[in-house]
Amino acid sequence: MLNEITSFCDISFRLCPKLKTPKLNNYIILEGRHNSWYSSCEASAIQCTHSVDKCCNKTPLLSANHRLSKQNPVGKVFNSADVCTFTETASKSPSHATEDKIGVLLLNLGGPDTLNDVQAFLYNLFADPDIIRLPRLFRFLQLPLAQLISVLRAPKSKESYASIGGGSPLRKITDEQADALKMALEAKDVPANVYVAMRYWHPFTEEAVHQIKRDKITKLVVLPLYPQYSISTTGSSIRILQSLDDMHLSGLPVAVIQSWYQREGYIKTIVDLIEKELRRFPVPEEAMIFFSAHGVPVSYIEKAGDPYKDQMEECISLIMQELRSRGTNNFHTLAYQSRVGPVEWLKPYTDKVLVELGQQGVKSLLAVPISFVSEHIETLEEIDMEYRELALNSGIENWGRVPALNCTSSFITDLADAVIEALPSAVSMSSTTSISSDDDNVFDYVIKMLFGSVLQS
Ligand SMILES: C=CC1=C(C)c2cc3[nH]c(cc4nc(cc5[nH]c(cc1n2)c(C)c5CCC(=O)O)C(CCC(=O)O)=C4C)c(C)c3C=C
Ligand SMILES: [Fe+2]
Repeated sequence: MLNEITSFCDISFRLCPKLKTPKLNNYIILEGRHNSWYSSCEASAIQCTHSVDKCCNKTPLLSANHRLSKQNPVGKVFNSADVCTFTETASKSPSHATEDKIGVLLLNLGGPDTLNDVQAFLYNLFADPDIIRLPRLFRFLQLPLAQLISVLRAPKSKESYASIGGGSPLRKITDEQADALKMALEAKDVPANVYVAMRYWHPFTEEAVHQIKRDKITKLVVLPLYPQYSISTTGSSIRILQSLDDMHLSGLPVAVIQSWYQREGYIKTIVDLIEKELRRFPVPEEAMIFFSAHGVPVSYIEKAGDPYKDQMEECISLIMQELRSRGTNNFHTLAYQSRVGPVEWLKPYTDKVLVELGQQGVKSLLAVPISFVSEHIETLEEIDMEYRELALNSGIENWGRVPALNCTSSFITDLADAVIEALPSAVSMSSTTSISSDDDNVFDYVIKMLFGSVLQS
């Protein structure tokens, strides 16, 4: 099925950094290292004329959604399933042999297990240069800033975690997903060990890599539990993985599934869940389907070329197509939640849209969390408590929420298929490069970060 799979190697492709509104189908081929994808746009040495058919003088632009098989000068082939594979220029390993010891590494964000972990978890999160993207000159402020923001934000965060039972459910659910995926792979005759690497809390990436080495894994598929790619999620986790500079890991054939929001099994599972929840409404066809995605700052999209927004919109469109094909023709809308800090985030904002819909006379609303596959604080507290209350106070009378996918069997089976399809693409990892961010508006940015409302929202 449709995946965007890559392998660690010295050749990469990424969004044209100079396009004002980058589209998924506007890829240019750049020579550079894998882990700088989408993260360091100004590092591009290639001039772009912003034109779709002759984007760069050195390398051709891949257009038409790279649906058709095309070979570019650096030896990559894009096939009809959005899969990036390598030809002669990279040492591609054959499809998995029976003697291979296969590992699957699930990447996730992690969350505090108890209220005592909250501040340290927040520190790890804000210390990530893919979460607070400081201009290069001001990177020395990253850790003091993380300390300051985490201390000031901790009380509000603790309150939220307290309201959902005193900690994040992420570790437990991700472990259950790992077990279910292992069983699904076994059922498909592909025995594999499944590991979990969290970005900001235990088990950290280092712990997972240690286990992978201990178990003498010979082929690894990296599967981020984020359907849509963002610099702040999948990008950050992959950067850490590659920065480990581990001898064993660098020799290991690895395939990375960058994003998988367009997989049929995933889309159909969400549609099944939406249909089931719609049936609970007094008049199902009158309920507005309200997709609420986690937001990111607008600068990620407009300056750093993050494909997150495009992938999100394409994902919603695929879900709606599937619903329509089943005869469900409800109205729908997409909004972005969970903004943090003083900078502008993707719009429209979930809270504002809910109030507007209430004012416009919408009476029934089904919330669909779309950017994350497990229940977590933003579904259990933000949607189920804050947004529900806001919606009911704004005139919406019937409220419903689609559950997160968690261990839904058709979803896990689809993940197993994604892993199996990725196996033949595994190639050896190469070492690391640094990430960078935009250097303009330096003073503006730092002043906002220090004196803005980072701590309040
Ligand atoms: C696709 C999902 C997510 C994106 C994109 C994302 C970006 C992003 N998040 C923050 C700030 C915070 N995120 C926090 C927790 C958190 N975020 C996600 C998902 C995405 N984040 C998850 C799954 C979780 C963990 C939830 C849990 O159950 O523990 C938090 C901590 C919670 C809080 O205090 O609100 C913060 C802060 C930024 C700044 C950002 C993009 C730049
Ligand atoms: Fe987040």
